[in-house]
Amino acid sequence: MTERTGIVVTGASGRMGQMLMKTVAEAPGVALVGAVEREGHEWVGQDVGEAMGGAGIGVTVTDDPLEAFAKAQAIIDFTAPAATVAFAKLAAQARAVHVIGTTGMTEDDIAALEPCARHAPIIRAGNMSLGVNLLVQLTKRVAAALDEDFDIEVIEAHHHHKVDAPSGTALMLGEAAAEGRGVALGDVADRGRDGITGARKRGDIGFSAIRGGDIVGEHDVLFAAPGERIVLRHVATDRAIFARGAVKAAIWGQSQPPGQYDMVDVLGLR
Ligand SMILES: NC(=O)C1=CN([C@@H]2O[C@H](COP(=O)(O)OP(=O)(O)OC[C@H]3O[C@@H](n4cnc5c(N)ncnc54)[C@H](O)[C@@H]3O)[C@@H](O)[C@H]2O)C=CC1
Ligand SMILES: O=C(O)C1=N[C@H](C(=O)O)C[C@H](O)C1
Repeated sequence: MTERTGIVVTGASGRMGQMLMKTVAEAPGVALVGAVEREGHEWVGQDVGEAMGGAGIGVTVTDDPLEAFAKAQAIIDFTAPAATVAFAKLAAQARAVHVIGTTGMTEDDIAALEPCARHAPIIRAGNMSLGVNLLVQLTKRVAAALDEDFDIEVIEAHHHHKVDAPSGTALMLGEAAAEGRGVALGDVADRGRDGITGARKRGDIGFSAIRGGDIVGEHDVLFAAPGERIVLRHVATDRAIFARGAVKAAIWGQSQPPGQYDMVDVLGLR
């Protein structure tokens, strides 16, 4: 019998934490071996199956990540930037694959992952779905084929609980468009227009964010020129697409040497 990949889910009570644990329970080749929540959270000390309103599954929610990580081959982490940076150090110590879905990380947060990735694989993506990672590749190709007569705008929509903007996915799409054009996103990104902004600058890549209701995640990349427009669109209707991608990444990461990877690597789309 082949060993199953032991997985710890951090942020267990969150929207993605709960979806990840359901996905792990249903997926072949993996087993949930730990569930982590922040100190003081009401779930800590409870069986995670019962905390989710079902039967006990023999996994107690803990606020001690290192103790949990020591039992795991992979950590799946959709939490918050500061937590993710702390978890990266502990996952490296435990030599466990760290799958990071957390968005809103600063450049300093991302730089802090580098020393950790020398000890174990880190797979990080602002969106773990197959569809978005394919859209990233398409965006790069379309941007490379068109000149600056086509204004590029990335438009995203999410539920009203989301705390970061632009979304991680929007930034991935913006990076892909910039790469296709052969420019650095930092030099051309136009985020958060308000007031007398002046006319749009040729070559800029614009970002707009909508927040409302229970929208799971919608992303458009608009290429607008005089007389015509192209729109590349992804609509997520179920968080399971992100969780399935993350579980795939956890399994894939186990056979990789230490280093930093993304979902394009996992899905072989490069
Ligand atoms: N990459 C992807 O495919 C996707 C990424 N996300 C990202 O995942 C993150 C989480 O999203 P949601 O689940 O909607 O948020 P949420 O707010 O429902 O869940 C976050 C959870 O993390 C927990 N947490 C925060 N700090 C912690 C700590 N120090 N230790 C342990 N647990 C801690 C919170 O208590 C909460 O339960 C966001 O950054 C979001 O943008 C969401 C969906 C898909
Ligand atoms: O917070 C979310 O919900 C989502 N976050 C990710 C992002 O920032 O792009 C992925 C997905 O769109 C859902």
